[in-house]
Amino acid sequence: MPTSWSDSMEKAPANGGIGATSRASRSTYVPPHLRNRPSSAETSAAPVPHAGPALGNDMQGHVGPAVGGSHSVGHRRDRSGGGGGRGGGGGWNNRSGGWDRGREREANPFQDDVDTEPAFGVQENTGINFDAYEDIPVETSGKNVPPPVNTFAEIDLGEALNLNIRRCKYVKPTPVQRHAIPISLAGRDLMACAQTGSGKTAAFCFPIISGIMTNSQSGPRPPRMPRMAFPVALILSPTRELSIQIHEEARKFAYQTGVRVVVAYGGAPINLQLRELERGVDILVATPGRLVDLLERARVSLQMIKYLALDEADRMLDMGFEPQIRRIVQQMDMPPPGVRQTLLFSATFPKEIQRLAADFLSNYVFLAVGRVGSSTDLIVQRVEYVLETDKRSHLMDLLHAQRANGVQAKQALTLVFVETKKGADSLENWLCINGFPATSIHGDRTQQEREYALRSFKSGKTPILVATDVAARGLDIPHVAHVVNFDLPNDIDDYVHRIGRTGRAGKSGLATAFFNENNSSLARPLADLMQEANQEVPAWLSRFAARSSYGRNRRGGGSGGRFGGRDFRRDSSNRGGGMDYYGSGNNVNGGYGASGGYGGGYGPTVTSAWD
Ligand SMILES: Nc1ncnc2c1ncn2[C@@H]1O[C@H](COP(=O)(O)OP(=O)(O)OP(=O)(O)O)[C@@H](O)[C@H]1O
Repeated sequence: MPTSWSDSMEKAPANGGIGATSRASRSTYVPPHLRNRPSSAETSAAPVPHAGPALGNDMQGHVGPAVGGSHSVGHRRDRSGGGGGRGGGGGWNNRSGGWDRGREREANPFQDDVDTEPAFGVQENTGINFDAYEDIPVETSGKNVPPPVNTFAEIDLGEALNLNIRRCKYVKPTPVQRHAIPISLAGRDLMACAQTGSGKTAAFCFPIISGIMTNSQSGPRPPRMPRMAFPVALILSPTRELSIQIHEEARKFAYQTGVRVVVAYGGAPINLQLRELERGVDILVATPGRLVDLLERARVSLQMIKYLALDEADRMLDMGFEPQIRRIVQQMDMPPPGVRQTLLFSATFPKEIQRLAADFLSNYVFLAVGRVGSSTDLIVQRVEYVLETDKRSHLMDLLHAQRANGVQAKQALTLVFVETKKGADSLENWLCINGFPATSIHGDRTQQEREYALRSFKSGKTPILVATDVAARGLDIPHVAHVVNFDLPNDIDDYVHRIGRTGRAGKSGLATAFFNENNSSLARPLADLMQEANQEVPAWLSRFAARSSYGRNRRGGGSGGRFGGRDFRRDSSNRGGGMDYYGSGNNVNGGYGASGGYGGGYGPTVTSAWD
């Protein structure tokens, strides 16, 4: 089954079959803002009944830029209480000509899971121990914060979306979803921090999809520009693989809702992406570089954007990406804060980045689930003192022990982080030579190679993946049981994201770090983080921590107190100067230590591996 753009390229007939498909349905795509213009022939059309996930579909298994994906018409009616569609009047019916035809070809994204991961079968979201997340502190601040919900049933997301939530086997919302979804549905801007693997993707996708469904019949129409795409929602993420993943998730959530999701990222042929865009787009998931390219070619306009989501928002606003993000958000045609709704999500949110982010937000709610930048208690963290020269043999010992313990490869993937691309290649090679099937992912590999490596790892074919930081954020790979920091990062937040590739969605995981003198600057924040997560801190690490300077990393501060999930608007320094940053705070579930916040500056970032 094809699972990527490269596969879809292979599958596409040389005579431009994909283009032919897209041309066939391009003319029939009706953007959300035209959907309230019933034509005489269409106003009486009945809603199309739900055809279930087994719709006739010749594209199953395709998870790259969706070709032939389109959507049903009838489900939005459920939200109108029996009337003629959300917003009334049978607006959706105007799509029946094109979308009905297209609907039959809508790839079934749920089927993909089974096809692409035969080794594991259906993704197991049932039986997840979300109780593990129940006790963590939640803090919200801002004016008039909408209250959280306890169940999906309490939120009016619409029947089509609810059906997809059930298909995903999500039984109840995770804590970040319980808080973030009502806040977003109320139209509020949001800066949300929640631990890795705690369901942030759905937390921003659900309200966006629901909002597009609800509001598709109101608002201005986009100008008539045939080759220009006018998405209403933009989701930006820092890496190609993460954008692909968000697109796959969003397609599941949007299945048969009528909301069309398209992805655009670097390293893949732009022509395919252009064709997808021409067929119409409601939600555009993109990496910044490729989006800038599309904007410069005048193939995408942001003037209809109602929803802007930045995943890994702190990464998107750090020095590597900030200029591009400012360009996209502030210097093109995107509506300003207050007109659009902006949602920022990450597991880490340094104060200086919060401050920058405030430029993109209007009257926003700050939400912290668990301490900002904390790791989850589900991950057992170990730190071992290993000299540079001993690292390979030490890794080998770990892998042999893993084998000896009878941990089967397919149930226990191991992700090994290294500092450099060369280092990744060379370690991959060495592991293979020594009988451990491994692959690697980093910025010097072609996009095809990157996607192939990820697939091979996910399927258990090569149960060891050697990676640079390109794989540190966001990737949700089931069965990653062990993350090894062969080379520790310089920044503690990078460590948090890396180890967060295991211990996801209520499951447990193991993270082992190789530490030596080269990592001295990380000793203190690492020891603090481990203590915070109730992990055993080795005495030697505490000694390193006591010795090390505190300047280079962001954790802590003069007080040496617990770093906390704090809205930077709460800092006294931000309250003066007539700036009414700070709204009424609500501690929903206990508060945070009073001191803390991040210390030193935001260090230089490596951009080469990122998009
Ligand atoms: N309500 C839910 N019930 C069950 N599983 C869920 C629920 N919400 C999300 N999940 C699953 O939890 C996993 C982690 O979700 P997601 O990738 O959105 O985490 P995240 O918070 O964005 O992590 P990261 O910080 O690493 O980006 C996914 O496999 C997702 O399908």
